[in-house]
Amino acid sequence: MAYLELKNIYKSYGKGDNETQVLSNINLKIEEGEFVAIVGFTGSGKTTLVNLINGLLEPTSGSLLFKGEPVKGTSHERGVIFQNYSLLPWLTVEQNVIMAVKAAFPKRDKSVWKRKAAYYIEMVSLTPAINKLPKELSGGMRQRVAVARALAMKPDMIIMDEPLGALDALTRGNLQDQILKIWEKDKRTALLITNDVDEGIYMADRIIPLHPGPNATLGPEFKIDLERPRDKTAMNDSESFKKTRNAIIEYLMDIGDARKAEAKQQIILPELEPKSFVSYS
Ligand SMILES: Nc1ncnc2c1ncn2[C@@H]1O[C@H](COP(=O)(O)OP(=O)(O)OP(=O)(O)O)[C@@H](O)[C@H]1O
Repeated sequence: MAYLELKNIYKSYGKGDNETQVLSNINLKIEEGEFVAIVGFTGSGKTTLVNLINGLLEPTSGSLLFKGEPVKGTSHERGVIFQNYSLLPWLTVEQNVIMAVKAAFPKRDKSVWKRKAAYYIEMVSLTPAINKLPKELSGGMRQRVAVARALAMKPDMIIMDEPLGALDALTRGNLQDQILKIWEKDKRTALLITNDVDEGIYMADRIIPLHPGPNATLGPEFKIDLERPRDKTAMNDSESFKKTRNAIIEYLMDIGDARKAEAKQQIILPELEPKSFVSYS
C-alpha cells in the first residue's frame, strides 16, 4: 500500500460555460519515507494539486488515499509549507510556532508546547529571534519560521508548495540543506512542488513533471540516483546529475514549445480602437 495515492484525479473550477479544467487524470503513488518533487511551469496547477493533497480542496472526481484512508479535510498528519510564509503578523516567532503545536497536540500543556516550539525554532537556527514579530524578520527568516511551524506539528508527511521561490540563492541553498537534514533525521515522507529543476534533483528521490494545463497531468518520472547526503559542488560534476538534468530540461522545453505553438493557434486578438480619447491632465 502506498503512503499517499492519487487515483484518476480530475479537478475543475467553476460550472457550465465558466468551468476551467485544471487537473486531468492525475495518478501518483508515494511510498513511506520517499522524497518526491513535482516540477512545473507557473500556472500549471501545482497549488491546486497541493491543496487537494492537503485536503483544502476536493477533487471533481477520483480519489486520494493517505495511509490507505480517504483524505477528508486538512489534518496535522500532513504539514504544508506554503510559498507565502502565511505567518500571523501580530504573533511572535514563538507564538506562531506554538499555535501550530497547540493545534496538533491540544491535550498537552503549555510547557510541552513551549518546549516543542523551542526545539524546532532552534532546528532552523532562529532561537535569537524567538521573540520577534514577522515584520522584524527577513524573507528567509520568515520562511524558516514557516518550516519550523510545519515540522513542529510532527506531520507524517511534509508538503512543500514552492517554499523557497521568493528567496535569494544563498538563503535558498541554506534552507534546502536544513530541510534535507530534518528529512534525513526523521525520515518523513516529503513532497516538494517547485519550478526549479536543480532544486528537485538536489532534494528528491524522484522528479515528476506536471504537464501544464488546462488539463494538466503528470509526465514520466525521473529517478535521481545520487547518493545522500548530496554535495552540490560534487553533484554539478557528476555525469549522472548532468544526464538527468538534461533529460528533465529537454522534456520541459518540449512541453513549453508545444504550449507556445498551441497558444499561437488559439489567441485571436479582437481589433479594438479607442472610441474617444479622455484626457486626465
Ligand atoms: N479558485 C479558483 N477558481 C478558478 N480558477 C482557479 C482557482 N484557483 C486556481 N485557478 C486556476 O487554475 C489554474 C492553476 O492554478 P494553480 O494556482 O493551481 O497553479 P500553479 O501552478 O500553482 O501556479 P503558480 O506557479 O503561478 O503558483 C490557473 O489557471 C488558475 O487561474
